[in-house]
Amino acid sequence: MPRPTQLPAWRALQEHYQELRDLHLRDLFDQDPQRFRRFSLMLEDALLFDYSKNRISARTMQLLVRLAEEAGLRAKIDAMFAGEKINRTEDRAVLHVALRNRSHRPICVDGDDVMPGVNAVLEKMRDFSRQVRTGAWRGHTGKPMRALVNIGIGGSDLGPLMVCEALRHYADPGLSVHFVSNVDGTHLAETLKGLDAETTLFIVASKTFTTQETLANATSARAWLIDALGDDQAVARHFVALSTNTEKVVEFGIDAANMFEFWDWVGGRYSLWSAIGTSIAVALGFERFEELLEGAFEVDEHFRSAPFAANIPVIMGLLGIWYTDFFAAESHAILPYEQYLHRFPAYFQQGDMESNGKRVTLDGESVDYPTGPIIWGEPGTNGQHAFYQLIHQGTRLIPCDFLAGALSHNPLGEHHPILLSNFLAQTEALMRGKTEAEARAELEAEGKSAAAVAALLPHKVFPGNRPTNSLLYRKLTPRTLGMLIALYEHKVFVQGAIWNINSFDQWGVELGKQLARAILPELHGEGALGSHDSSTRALIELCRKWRRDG
Ligand SMILES: O=P(O)(O)OC[C@H]1O[C@](O)(CO)[C@@H](O)[C@@H]1O
Repeated sequence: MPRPTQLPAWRALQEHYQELRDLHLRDLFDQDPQRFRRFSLMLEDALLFDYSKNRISARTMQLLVRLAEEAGLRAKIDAMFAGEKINRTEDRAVLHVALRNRSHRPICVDGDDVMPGVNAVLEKMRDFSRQVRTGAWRGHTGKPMRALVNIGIGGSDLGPLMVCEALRHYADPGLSVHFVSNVDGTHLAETLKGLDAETTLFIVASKTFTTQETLANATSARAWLIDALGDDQAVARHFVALSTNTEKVVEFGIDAANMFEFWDWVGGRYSLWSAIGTSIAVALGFERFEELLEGAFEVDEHFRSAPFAANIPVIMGLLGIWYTDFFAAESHAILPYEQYLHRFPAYFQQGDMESNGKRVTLDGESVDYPTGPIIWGEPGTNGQHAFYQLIHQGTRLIPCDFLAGALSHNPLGEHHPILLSNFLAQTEALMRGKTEAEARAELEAEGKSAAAVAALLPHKVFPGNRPTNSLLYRKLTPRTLGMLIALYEHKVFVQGAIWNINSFDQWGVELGKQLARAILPELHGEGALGSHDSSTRALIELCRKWRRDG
């Protein structure tokens, strides 16, 4: 596979960038009354993707699509959906799409159809979530469950947490839902305060069941339960596990019958559709979980069948490449104008940065082009009062995605129209900016002296030309959320495919884990330290001293 930078479309884009970089979006809109129609797509009458406020022309899109074709994107998409082992460094298929394959068409890995297994686990989740929600599932002392604590980290936490927050409107008020991820004991201790062991269910979510943070939290939670109920047999009715590793689950003391299985072809950050979604099914009801899967399935069908020029995740991915590799943008902001989506940016920090934070190609060669951007964001309008200043007038180009629902689950007074007007105003302001002439006219209308106008003018100009996508959906339902998540997942896939990197491994997280394992006994011990740099050594020594001092 040639490097993307060697592809003819890449070279053509470099030349095209020279022509396009000085054009202003304001002018592009003025010159083309059809610009919105040309650069927007509707998905199932549920979600509009408006990418017209990007620094693109029809030619840009032609070249970007050509880049996708030359990079073999079509074959790569087909390979993923066919269950080929595209995660080469781990020799695994990448089949989160099988988990939401509502058509149930066979998908094979090593010649075996995975769908019967997927559907069997879904049925088990349906049954379990119904039992917990109806009170048929009883705790050790015979009481129904009133609190659910999901213990996991990374993909075994962020996905279910983000979805439970996003769909909180649908949650059962009789069941409180908590997520513990951080190994900092504070997270568990504060969560358990006020919970009643007799009515608390722990869901231990870990693909590997070897993750240090999760096992530490699960072990302490088990001790808390046994201490409170005075019987270690209580674990059977208060702990379930979501994992690929039966042996470790059983070793921990959870009955295999209380384990919900998934498979090595489900990546951690793509796992909320699997048994890892059990907390979602319990919190919201299995029907909601199924609707989530259905929304994602609709996007999967769109992704694998729509031509690239009309394919939303393909266009999202290509636009990101346009800014990362040609405009040298370093980050990408996700800005939901929807309080329920407050963990969506954090979720895709893992989804995108763990996937595409890579510096070698699939063939192990160093890349000589930028890959995955820094993903960040906060809900609007909070972000407006925090970091938008830099987006509007700072020195960096930050492409942004704005997400908003036309309808709210909580239509209080004027709140939602105010929220929407801010979303619409921000994307317009970022696109148009404010020219020197406009700023001057405003200052003069305020009666400022000529000297004051001259002094203030540079501060009052907004360059504009700041690119945004708008994802406007009708209302945040489970189906819409499933669509949104799948769009971003496939966007990440598109970018990884074109950059020719492996979006599905995460070796970069290992070194820190290894070193932490070596340092742990040193923190406890009194003896000599192993070989460390002078900074690490001094920090360990100070920790030891202050911990001794108490
Ligand atoms: O589900 P597990 O195996 O506990 O892993 C948790 C997380 O740890 C990671 O491997 C990173 O350390 C993530 O990819 C994963 O989501």
